[in-house]
Amino acid sequence: MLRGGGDVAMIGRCEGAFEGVYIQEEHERREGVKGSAMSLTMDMSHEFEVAVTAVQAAKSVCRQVQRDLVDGHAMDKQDKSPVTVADYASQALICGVMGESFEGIAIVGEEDAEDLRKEENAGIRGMVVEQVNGMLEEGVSEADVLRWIDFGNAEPSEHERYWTLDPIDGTKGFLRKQQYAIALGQIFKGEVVMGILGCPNMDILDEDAAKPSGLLITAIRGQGACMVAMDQQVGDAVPLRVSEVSELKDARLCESVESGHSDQSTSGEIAKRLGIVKEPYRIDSQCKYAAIARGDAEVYLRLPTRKDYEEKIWDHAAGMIAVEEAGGVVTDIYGKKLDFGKGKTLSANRGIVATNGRFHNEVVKVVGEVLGL
Ligand SMILES: Nc1ncnc2c1ncn2[C@@H]1O[C@H](COP(=O)(O)OS(=O)(=O)O)[C@@H](OP(=O)(O)O)[C@H]1O
Ligand SMILES: [Mg+2]
Ligand SMILES: [Mg+2]
Ligand SMILES: [Mg+2]
Repeated sequence: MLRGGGDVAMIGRCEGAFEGVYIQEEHERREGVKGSAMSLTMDMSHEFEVAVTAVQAAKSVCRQVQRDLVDGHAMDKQDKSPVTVADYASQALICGVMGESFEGIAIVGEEDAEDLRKEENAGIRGMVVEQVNGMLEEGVSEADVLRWIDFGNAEPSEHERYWTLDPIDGTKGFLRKQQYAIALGQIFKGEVVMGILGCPNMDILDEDAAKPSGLLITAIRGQGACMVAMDQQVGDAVPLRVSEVSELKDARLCESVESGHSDQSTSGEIAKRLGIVKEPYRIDSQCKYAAIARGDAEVYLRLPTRKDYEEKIWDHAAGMIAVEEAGGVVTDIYGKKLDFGKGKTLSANRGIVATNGRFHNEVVKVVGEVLGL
């Protein structure tokens, strides 16, 4: 259904990186379920491949919208956070491709089409429909596009297995023409089992290239993570590993660009106590997880700025599994594992601490001391 049959995509795999049977075997082992492992294996591999293709298609739309960005491309949601033509088009494409390809699939996405249906948003709505159609072999109607966006509004409690989607993570970074991510993670019985993280403005091979190659990370629980340049073809993916820095004096701290999303003055205090001397690496979105997973930084802190804020599952699923499968550790500020079994938010957790795994407990301890936990 995608223009060019979806061959804009490569499949982000490295040697032995994906044997779909794993997830089924785990399921059978834990549950004692007898089923057709073979047919499920085929299904999961295919779903994973289609998901990668869908993320690649979304990336093309996001790049185009970001390049030609003007004021009329963005609006504020009811919670006052921004959303753009590209957030909606990305969710429509990924949900449309996945939903039309697999019966019974469920997606829990960030966006919904309620605001977009309003008369005053006819301009943005028209642009979303145009962007989506630009990626498809056969044209679809406005009603189809709105239905696809809302297909991403599944309720986690109603599904044992579902995908969670952030069609653009770091919308504020996207609007600044900086970093953002397209994040798709699969949750099975409350555990993140697969992740696809597209970072269209990160570089992988040639740092001096005029245009960033984009970075595509894929991770499968128990089978590692790998990365490839988003514009590259199949077969060039390489395994992803966290950095081997083992002393905090050599470590680099990674955090949000937006001070409203993570307390930067407290993280400065924590870094000082930990003996981290390098300047913090401030980068938008789940690109922070990508930075830890590929060894650009060793510590990612997301420190609550509000008492009542609950982190959203789509802001962390794909990034977390990328870091874990690359050899790192991800917890909340108490050192507790992230609990993806609580619905749309990580209500059992607060904040995030991700590291390359060499000094995680020490970091959590100092975070606790400074925050008075
Ligand atoms: N108060 C507060 N605390 C923590 N997180 C918040 C908060 N408010 C918003 N958000 C979420 O932050 C997501 C953007 O991620 P980052 O903060 O890492 O990126 S950025 O530096 O702001 O660009 C952003 O995701 P997107 O909406 O997809 O951009 C929000 O879900
Ligand atoms: Mg987000
Ligand atoms: Mg988003
Ligand atoms: Mg948002």
